[in-house]
Amino acid sequence: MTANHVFILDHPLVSHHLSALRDRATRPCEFRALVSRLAMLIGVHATEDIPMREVEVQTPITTTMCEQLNAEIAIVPVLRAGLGMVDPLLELIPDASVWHLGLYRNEETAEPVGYYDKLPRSNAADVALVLDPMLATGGSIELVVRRLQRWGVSDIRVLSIIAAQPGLDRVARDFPDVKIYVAAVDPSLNENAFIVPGLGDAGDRIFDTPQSE
Ligand SMILES: O=P(O)(O)OC[C@H]1O[C@H](OP(=O)(O)OP(=O)(O)O)[C@H](O)[C@@H]1O
Ligand SMILES: O=c1cc[nH]c(=O)[nH]1
Ligand SMILES: [Mg+2]
Repeated sequence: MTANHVFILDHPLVSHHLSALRDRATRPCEFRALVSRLAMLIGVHATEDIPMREVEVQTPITTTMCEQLNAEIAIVPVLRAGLGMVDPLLELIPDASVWHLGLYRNEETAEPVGYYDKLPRSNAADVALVLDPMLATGGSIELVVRRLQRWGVSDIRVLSIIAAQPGLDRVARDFPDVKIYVAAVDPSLNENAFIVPGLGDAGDRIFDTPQSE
C-alpha cells in the first residue's frame, strides 16, 4: 500500500547517490556529502506546491510580475541524523526558521525518547519540513508530527532518505494528511528495528561515531 500523500522520488541521480550511500565502504566525509545532495533533491520535490504570491518586480528594463514564497516555513531537523539535511534545505530556503527536536530510540524497545525540544508554544509556522534521513518503525516521526500538531502546524511534510514499508504504512495510516517524501522505500525491518537493506545507523555514519558491533 502506498498512500496518496507518500511521494517516492524516481530520478537517476537519486538512485546513483543512494547506491553510494548504502555502501558500507563509504566513509563519513563522503556519506555526509551524499546525505546533503539527496536532501537537496528531496527538498526541491517536497516544495513543488508551496504557497506562492504574485509580486511586481522592477528589472533594469521594465516592470514584470514574478512569484515569491508566501508561507512561513519551519525546517525541523530530528537530532542527530536530521542535522545532516539542514544545510541543503537552508540553501534552498534561506528565510526558513530552524527548530530542533532531539530524539533517540531506546535500543531495547526501539521506542523514541525525546531529549530536546526547541519548538515555541505559539506562532506556528505555515509549513513544517521535518528532516530525518531514516523512517524505520515510524515511531520517531509520529512523535514529531504530534508535537508539530500541538504547535499548530497544519501543513506537515516529512523528508526522509529511506523509509521502511511498515513504518511508512503506519505513519500514512495514522496521519493521512502528512505528506511524506522519500528517496527509497525498503521492504522490512530486522530484529533490531533497523531498515533492511537500509544503510545502517545514519547518525553514526554522519558523525563517525560507530557503535561496537
Ligand atoms: O522510525 P524509527 O523506528 O523511530 O527510527 C528512526 C529514527 O532512528 C534514528 O535515530 P537514532 O535513534 O539512531 O538517533 P540518532 O539520530 O541520534 O543516531 C533515525 O535518525 C530516526 O530518528
Ligand atoms: O535502519 C535504521 C533504523 C533507524 N535508524 C537508523 O539510522 N537506521
Ligand atoms: Mg542513530
